[in-house]
Amino acid sequence: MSARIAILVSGRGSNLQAILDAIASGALPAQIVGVFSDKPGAVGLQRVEPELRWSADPKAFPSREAFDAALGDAIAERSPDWVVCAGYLRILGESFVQRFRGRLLNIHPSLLPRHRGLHTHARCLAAGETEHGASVHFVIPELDAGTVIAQARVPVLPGDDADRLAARVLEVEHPLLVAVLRLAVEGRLAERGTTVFIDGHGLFTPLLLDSAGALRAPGSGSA
Ligand SMILES: Nc1nc2c(c(=O)[nH]1)N[C@@H](CN(C=O)c1ccc(C(=O)N[C@@H](CCC(=O)O)C(=O)O)cc1)CN2
Ligand SMILES: NCC(=O)N[C@@H]1O[C@H](COP(=O)([O-])[O-])[C@@H](O)[C@H]1O
Repeated sequence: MSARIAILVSGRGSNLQAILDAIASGALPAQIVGVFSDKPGAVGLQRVEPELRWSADPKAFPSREAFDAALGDAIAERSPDWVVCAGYLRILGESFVQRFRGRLLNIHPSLLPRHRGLHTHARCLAAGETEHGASVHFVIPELDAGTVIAQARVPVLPGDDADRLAARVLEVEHPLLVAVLRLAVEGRLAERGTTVFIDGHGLFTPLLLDSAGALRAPGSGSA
């Protein structure tokens, strides 16, 4: 029985497409059980069949908590093994996070803990940094503060603007997210408290994506 993954998107869904492509190629033994969005017009929703789409406008709800509860109910109905924020641009409330804690992941376009929040590429450039990248982490109520599982690094190049840097980061986001999800669906990834475990061993430094798309513990062999 392949692992069941629910995906949250707010926009174009290029990370979702990378997951769909990995599933189609056999590289990721999983199935997408639903794509959920806070934007009914999100292009990402169009990447799956209508029966797998769920969306609602948060403005139609009396509170953030009410929206999160409806979103959480819709996700829970699909009995996912993993819930992945892939370009999802809303802060999830504590009740939602606790409901899916330990199987709720996010891909973030920075080398956390640098640049939590939004507009990470512009902030990286403004800070004069020479390196940027992406992180996949477990989601906790505090924004982008969950334990980081893996990262992918890219250089900041002369003449970069935010769009050019974002495109370079996005190129590594896709294999990074797929590689982490492969660990997840193979039952090798877990979070207990604030510690990440790979194959039962505590992970105290994020894994790094290498040029071949493999995850390696810094300074050692592949994960
Ligand atoms: N409780 C958590 N919720 C979410 C997390 C998290 O780590 N903890 N990760 C995010 C994804 N994310 C960055 O990776 C992120 C999403 C949204 C925002 C944000 O400021 N959103 C604003 C609205 C912004 C807008 O609509 O343009 C908001 O929700 O008020 C920052 C970072 C997923 N959720
Ligand atoms: N804070 C969350 C965030 O900024 N997520 C970012 O949204 C972009 C679009 O993703 P997509 O092409 O998969 O929709 C991606 O770069 C993703 O890291």
